Amino acid sequence: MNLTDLGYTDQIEATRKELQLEQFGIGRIVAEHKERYIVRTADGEYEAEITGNMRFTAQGREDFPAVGDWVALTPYDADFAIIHQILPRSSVLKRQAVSHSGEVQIIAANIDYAFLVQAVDRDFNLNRLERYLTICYSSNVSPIIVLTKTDLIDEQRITEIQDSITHRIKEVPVLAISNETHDGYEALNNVIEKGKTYCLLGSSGVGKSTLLNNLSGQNRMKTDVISESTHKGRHVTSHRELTILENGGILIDNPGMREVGIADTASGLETTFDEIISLAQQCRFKDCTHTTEAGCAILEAVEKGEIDEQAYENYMKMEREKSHFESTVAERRKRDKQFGKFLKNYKKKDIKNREK
Ligand SMILES: Nc1nc2c(ncn2[C@@H]2O[C@H](COP(=O)(O)OP(=O)(O)OP(=O)(O)O)[C@@H](O)[C@H]2O)c(=O)[nH]1
Ligand SMILES: [Zn+2]
Repeated sequence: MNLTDLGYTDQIEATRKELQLEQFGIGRIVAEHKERYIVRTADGEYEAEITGNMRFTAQGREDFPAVGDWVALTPYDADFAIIHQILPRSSVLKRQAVSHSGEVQIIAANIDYAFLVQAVDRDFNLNRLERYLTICYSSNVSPIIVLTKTDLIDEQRITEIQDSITHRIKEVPVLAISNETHDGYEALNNVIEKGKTYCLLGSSGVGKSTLLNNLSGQNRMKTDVISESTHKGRHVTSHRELTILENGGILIDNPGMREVGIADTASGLETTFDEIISLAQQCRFKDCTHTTEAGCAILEAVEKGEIDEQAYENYMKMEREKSHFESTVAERRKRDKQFGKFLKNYKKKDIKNREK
């Protein structure tokens, strides 16, 4: 295994030199679990932890390594290393949904392409596809649309679906495959470039795992063996979230990927959301909360049965979560700022006291 196989490029090497990190080893994070990491390097895998200094100066989740990150490290013994620094990321995939603390969660870093996977039989939905596209563009990841389960519908229907996509979404490659018959795999394999990093985004059951298994062949089994290394009794996750595919592409797949597009709800809900959002413009008051106001177009539509009550509830829930998320982030920033000031003053005082 060399670093190029893991996706290392001249550009990353240049950055490493620029940051004067040459005295350290270099590796890529292939698994993460509660601030324990598995890092793959040219000499093999290490369990790793970050330095105390890194933890102390971290301002948020973004300052901790994520799967896909390149890190500067020092081997400590045969299977344990200390991570000193994260190299600048070319892309960051974040969780869109809200965590308890309102903190942003990083799912993976340095992804070049995302396969947006939808099954042609029941899952296909243009609105959802657009939502994933938005996520890609805001994360600096290039999208590739992959339609699966083409064996379940006829040729003509496949063409119709492809046309409906290209009509609305321009300049994004669209591939159609079957994981059963392997139809379309040749085109897919041609799209995947050696040394580039990919991820799979899509609803549950569309065939992501099957696709990953088919593409990884023997490699997945090799890299997925249970870790023997339990340095000083530590136990780290054994499941590698970064797989090198048979054709040289690199694929990141982890549980967080499943939450990227906000939990998928009953089919057709997104379309209903579109309706609700456009109705909101007809509410009498501009700042209508759509809860009790007279002249609320949404409430009226629910009353008349034009909009499903469940869809309305879901919409309101999502809006609440969104505003809660925004306010907690704002509060957190304020808190951090205050704490920063406090620390600064504290240090000043401390120095003064010592000078006395
Ligand atoms: N007919 C057909 N079935 C498929 C195809 N791809 C996957 N399946 C089946 O669909 C089911 C779900 O496939 P998975 O690969 O587990 O789907 P997934 O996207 O990984 O689902 P999650 O793990 O829930 O995210 C399985 O029973 C597969 O055998 C396909 O191209 N054609
Ligand atoms: Zn309203």
